[in-house]
Amino acid sequence: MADVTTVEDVTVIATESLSKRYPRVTALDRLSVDIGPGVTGLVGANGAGKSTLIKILLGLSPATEGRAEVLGLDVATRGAAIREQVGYMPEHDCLPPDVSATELVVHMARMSGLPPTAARERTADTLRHVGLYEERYRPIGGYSTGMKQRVKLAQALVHDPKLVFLDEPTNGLDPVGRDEMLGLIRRVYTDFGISVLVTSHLLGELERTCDHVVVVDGGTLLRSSSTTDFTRTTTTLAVEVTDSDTHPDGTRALHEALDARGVQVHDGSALPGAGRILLLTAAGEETYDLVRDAVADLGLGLVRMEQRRHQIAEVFKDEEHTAGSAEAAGTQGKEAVGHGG
Ligand SMILES: Nc1ncnc2c1ncn2[C@@H]1O[C@H](COP(=O)(O)OP(=O)(O)OP(=O)(O)O)[C@@H](O)[C@H]1O
Repeated sequence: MADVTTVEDVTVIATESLSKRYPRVTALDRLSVDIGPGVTGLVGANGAGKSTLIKILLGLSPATEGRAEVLGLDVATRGAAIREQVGYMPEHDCLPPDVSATELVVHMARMSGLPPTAARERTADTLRHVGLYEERYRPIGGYSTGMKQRVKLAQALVHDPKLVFLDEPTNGLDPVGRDEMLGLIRRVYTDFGISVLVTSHLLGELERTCDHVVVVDGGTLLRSSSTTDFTRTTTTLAVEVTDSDTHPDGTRALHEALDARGVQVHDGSALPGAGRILLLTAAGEETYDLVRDAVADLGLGLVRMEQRRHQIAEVFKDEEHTAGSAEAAGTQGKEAVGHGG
């Protein structure tokens, strides 16, 4: 088809001043973002507008204002063509309990237009890829949450899309299940070249999986950058030192020494061990060296220096939308995000 764009050299998703207003809520507010090929994380607290964006991008829900393109196709007019080339894994449990994974995924493949034999072959391949091969003939009702998430992933991939939207695929999984799912998601791109837009309310888990991260809050774009840039600019270090005879309050002495060396020190008072932990923005390897040197110069002992797992709240400390409260460091959710209105 002449008008189908390939994903290699184009923007895969583009939105321009995209808004979605419900009677009582503005779910998306003039969101403009460009997303290229690869694995992209869409991060935001519950209610940030992630699912709304996905539904608009699939051409299933009209935007109130603005425009969006997926694979070069306008969502307002080319919804069906978009859905032919895009897979979708919905957030909520939506699987029929009394059919097997094979039956369901073959059915979805047929719905996507694959002929019967191809549908069966693709189903077997896809279920094997998601690690469900042995159990594929058992009814889904008896599956664990992790297995159900894999079925949802398989049905999104079976028609060999160019792009998949995965809405909270790690929801309800334990840490091992989450890691396995994140590994599978990464391989969707590396093994098959299928670009991925994956949502989560946990920035930390997407950092490891994604090439690019887009952060939304209250329907607005807070940040869109490559994961490397993200990690480089927002890594937070937690540092704890001992006291000494010369410096009876070692933490304070280090704080002053780091201030003098231009290292940004945050208030860590809401954390366990309050008062003894300094939180720093690490600009790169040199921050580690600066801390080590400062501790040595002061003659203090370094108890720990560790990278803290990000939470969405921390992103905002470096943004104009400052959370304004150290409490935010220990919590997740919309309150912690504290967008300016
Ligand atoms: N059909 C609807 N009618 C009215 N309000 C809606 C509708 N769908 C979503 N909303 C509201 O729009 C806002 C964004 O919801 P959305 O589901 O897109 O967020 P989300 O980031 O996907 O969060 P979650 O992970 O909890 O689904 C929320 O305040 C939600 O209550």
